[in-house]
Amino acid sequence: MLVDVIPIVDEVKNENLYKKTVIIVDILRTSSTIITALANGIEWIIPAETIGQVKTIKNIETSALLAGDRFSKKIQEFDLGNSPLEYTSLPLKNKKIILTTTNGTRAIQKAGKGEYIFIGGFLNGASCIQKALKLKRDIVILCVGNRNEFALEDGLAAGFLIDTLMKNSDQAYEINDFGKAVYGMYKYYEDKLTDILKTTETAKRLTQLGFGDDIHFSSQINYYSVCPKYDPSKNMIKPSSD
Ligand SMILES: O=C(O)[C@H](CS(=O)(=O)O)OP(=O)(O)O
Repeated sequence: MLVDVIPIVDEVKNENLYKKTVIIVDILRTSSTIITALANGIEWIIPAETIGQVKTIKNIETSALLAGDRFSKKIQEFDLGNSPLEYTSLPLKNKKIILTTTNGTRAIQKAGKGEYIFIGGFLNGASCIQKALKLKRDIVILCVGNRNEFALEDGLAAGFLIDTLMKNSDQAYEINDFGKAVYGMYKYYEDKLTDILKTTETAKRLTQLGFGDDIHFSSQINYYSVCPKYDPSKNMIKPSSD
């Protein structure tokens, strides 16, 4: 089993995804938000690249809530933003969401050529890797990054996922060079994860905007067991059942 970690979404090539299991990692904050929303009762999430696409989908899915951010700020006239903490305290059971974020939702749609596509992070690493290993396919861990730049928080989470895979795999595996690098980085910082995450470019920006609490929340290891799965044919994200 080959395990490839890709540094940023713009380096992903369709031919590298065919027949593979893809795990999309955008810790601050799209992955963390999607995991938390589904764990707290949201029925499904439709990702959209643009605000215009959100409004078009809303014309069809009239009961869905509009959610998302541009540069971390909630989009005006939307119901929800892109802070995972927003999804822990509202009556969301069986509600649906149309979501557009600055980086994460575009990455999800770009990963559409994968055979199986999961949304992973610190919050759900164990369940995500468990599902990926059961499929017995090559794995691509896609670090989304931030405005076309590598995001350290995504690399650390990719390293955490590799560590989890190493501890649970009964199959032989081969990690690519970048995967070995982020694994080593994770092992160095694993006991002081929130501290290092707070120093990242994304975290500094979020803190300045008043979203500092999202950083600690998103760094909680295996806080949820839900593993969101993206179905490109329906352009829909739901909890993985298999
Ligand atoms: O969730 C976020 O704050 C970021 C916005 S930015 O890229 O840091 O400006 O969006 P995401 O799509 O979750 O990376």
